[in-house]
Amino acid sequence: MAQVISGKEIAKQLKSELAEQVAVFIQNNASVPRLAAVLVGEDPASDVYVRNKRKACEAVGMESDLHRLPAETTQDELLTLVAKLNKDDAVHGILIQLPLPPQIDSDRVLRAVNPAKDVDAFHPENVGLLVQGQPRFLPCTPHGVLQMLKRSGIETEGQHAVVLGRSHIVGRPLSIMLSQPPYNATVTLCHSRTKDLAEVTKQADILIAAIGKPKFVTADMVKPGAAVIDVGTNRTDEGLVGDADYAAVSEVAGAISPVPGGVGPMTITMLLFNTLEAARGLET
Ligand SMILES: NC(=O)C1=CN([C@@H]2O[C@H](COP(=O)(O)OP(=O)(O)OC[C@H]3O[C@@H](n4cnc5c(N)ncnc54)[C@H](OP(=O)(O)O)[C@@H]3O)[C@@H](O)[C@H]2O)C=CC1
Ligand SMILES: Nc1nc(=O)c2c([nH]1)NC[C@@H]1CN(c3ccc(C(=O)N[C@@H](CCC(=O)O)C(=O)O)cc3)C=[N+]21
Ligand SMILES: [Mg+2]
Repeated sequence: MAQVISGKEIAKQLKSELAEQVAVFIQNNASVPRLAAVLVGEDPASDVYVRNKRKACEAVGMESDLHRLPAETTQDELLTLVAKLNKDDAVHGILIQLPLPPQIDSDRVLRAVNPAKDVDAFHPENVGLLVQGQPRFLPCTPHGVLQMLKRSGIETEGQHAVVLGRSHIVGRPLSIMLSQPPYNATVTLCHSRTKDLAEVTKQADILIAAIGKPKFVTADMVKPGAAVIDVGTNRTDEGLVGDADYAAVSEVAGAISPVPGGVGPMTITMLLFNTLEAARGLET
């Protein structure tokens, strides 16, 4: 049976390290790191994420505000709020929960966030810095995945990492980071147009699933002994399910992360790290 990579446990360790760093920051700066999250419209999945973020902020000694706007919010109204948060010296990190409703141009809004407060690392300036190997903030979900590999003793250097999904939130930045030092993996990025997908995934020493299709990765797609990290969080009749068929894949894989209790808690922890980083950059 596969080693279980518990994001929840790793996140717990990281949060206790973070709490110490937050306490030191507060001592030295007489200011508490503060995250402002913006949620437009109703979405049960986002509610869970936002609730978990608030709890995690409290647990490490940081402040958080939730700005909840109605689904019919206009682009101008949202841009006005972003401008206000950009100017507010008490706010160190800004997170615009995605997806945004269709009347809003997401790219336009993400470009409006002060890059120094862009704790998701979605602003083009921060994406550019990451691609050039000089990141200001590491994107939360990819950073969480890489920490899970590192803290589970899974070697990435020279290994073949196959990433399923090319979204700007997960797959694309993760594929870039895996290819760079210190990770130094050989990376293949797959998406909906990839031919003979199972033939590609079977070559993976490290397989990352981030497509949003419940139980899509089956045992026959996995090389025996491979490490499988499941980013998917799909709400189904059976509850929250990953992109991998956990029961079957764990019979083949050498290591696998569960859902829930895998990447999700790591994403939130990395967001808190970025908020502390942002506060350090803005307060000194
Ligand atoms: N745990 C966490 O912290 C997080 C979890 N998630 C979860 O991860 C999953 C992915 O999210 P996100 O990256 O935003 O997804 P998107 O929907 O933005 O992108 C999905 C990607 O998967 C590809 N894809 C879809 N179907 C297939 C297929 N049959 N074969 C190969 N590739 C396919 C798409 O290809 P194409 O580009 O060609 O359309 C696309 O690149 C979701 O379940 C989401 O809830 C997301 C963020 C954080
Ligand atoms: N600007 C922005 N940044 C994001 O990082 C972002 C976003 N928008 N939009 C939505 C996705 C999704 N996402 C998750 C984070 C944590 C869990 C999480 O904590 N999951 C728990 C439990 C979830 C549950 O019980 O439902 C777990 O997997 O164990 C899930 C999903 C971040 N995202
Ligand atoms: Mg994130």
